[in-house]
Amino acid sequence: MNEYFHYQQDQLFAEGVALSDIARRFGTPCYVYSRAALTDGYRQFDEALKSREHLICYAVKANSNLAILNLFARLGAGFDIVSGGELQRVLAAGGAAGKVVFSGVGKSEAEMRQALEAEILCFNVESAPELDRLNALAGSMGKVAPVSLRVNPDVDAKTHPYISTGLKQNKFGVAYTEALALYRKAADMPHVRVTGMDCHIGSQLTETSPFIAAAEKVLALVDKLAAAGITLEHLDLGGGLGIRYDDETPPSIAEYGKALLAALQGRSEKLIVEPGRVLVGNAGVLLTRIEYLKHGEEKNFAIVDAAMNDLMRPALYDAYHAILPLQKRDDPAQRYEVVGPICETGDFIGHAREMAVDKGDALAVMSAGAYGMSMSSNYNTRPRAAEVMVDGAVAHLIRERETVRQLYAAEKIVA
Ligand SMILES: Cc1ncc(COP(=O)(O)O)c(C=O)c1O
Ligand SMILES: N[C@@H](CCCC[NH3+])C(=O)O
Repeated sequence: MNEYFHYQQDQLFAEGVALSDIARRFGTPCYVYSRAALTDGYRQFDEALKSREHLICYAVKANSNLAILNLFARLGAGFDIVSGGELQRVLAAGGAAGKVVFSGVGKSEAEMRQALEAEILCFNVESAPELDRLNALAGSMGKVAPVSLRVNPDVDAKTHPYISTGLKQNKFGVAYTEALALYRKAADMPHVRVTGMDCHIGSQLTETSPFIAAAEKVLALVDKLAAAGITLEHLDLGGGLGIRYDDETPPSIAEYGKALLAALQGRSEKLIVEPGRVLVGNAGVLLTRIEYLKHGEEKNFAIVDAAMNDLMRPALYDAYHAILPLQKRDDPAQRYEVVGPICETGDFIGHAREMAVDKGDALAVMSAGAYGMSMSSNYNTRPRAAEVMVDGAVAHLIRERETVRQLYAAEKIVA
């Protein structure tokens, strides 16, 4: 819970709207976002970095809903994309191509072409063959591609191994020891222009020290480049700042910003950051309704209408999300496994939750704004949830619930 999602007389609200009204009006499962939370998060970031030239490139993968992208674009954000699809979303939402950085280890030729045509700000190149492909393609299009190399600093982000990206055993980035040579090569290529250096070491970091360790390694390399006559316009220090799901104590946006700025003191390059989760994670919840309460031999189950296809994080990372009733009851609490209808034992939303609930009650799965809807799927032919944005006392539908017909409309039966 936070100031945007709070109880008022035993009813859970998003800003000025009772979530039970949203659940009734738009059905469940349904993602609900607070526009004030999104706006405030972005502004805090901007404020934290204001003493130097900077660009906040929101990591679209965290939540790519057009209304959210549009809100950030209007606040001045740039965007960190990892696919041609994300670029298309950014442009459809009114984002500026000139503020887009393109990360990812597997950029296809078609995606590169799309980004070159759109004239994005920078390609964060992750390997030597990618650099070759980009140079050749840009040449064939009569363009010059602006590039950073994404450097892998071999720093332990101390996060879940699936979302740690800055260790040398990870697939991401150019090896630290090879970066200088590749920069020299890039500087000599006719169809790329070296503009920056990039680094992103992982997600859901709850300490500042790995960010600083990575920044220091990046800066040491920047100095070596300068000695070799290669100067940079920007430094992109990636995203990764964690949020509180349970009892984590990540640095605040202000503390994080202060630490980054201190590490960059005396440097003139523009700072780019790529936050995702911290801007949207605690700005969203997933509403779900209890279909059945089932009392098993060993455990009680609250079987809800949201599942791992709607929110994959518990199944994938054993991630914790708080689960709160939309309307509190006075009855004694019981312990439940909160599970979805999908045919997998891994389909759970939460283990061993103490709740006073009854069949038909609606629940909010908290901290679901990041990597919730954007990682959802249609597994078990489940249409994707609706999405709603609350703005003060008004709830806007920002994505309609999918229909089953939409799911198979492109398929053909062949005799
Ligand atoms: C290259 C890159 N930039 C930014 C992000 C955003 O990370 P987060 O949502 O943890 O801020 C990610 C995801 O980890 C990423 O892979
Ligand atoms: N999907 C992950 C984060 C991955 C970050 C992408 N590089 C999560 O839900 O925590």
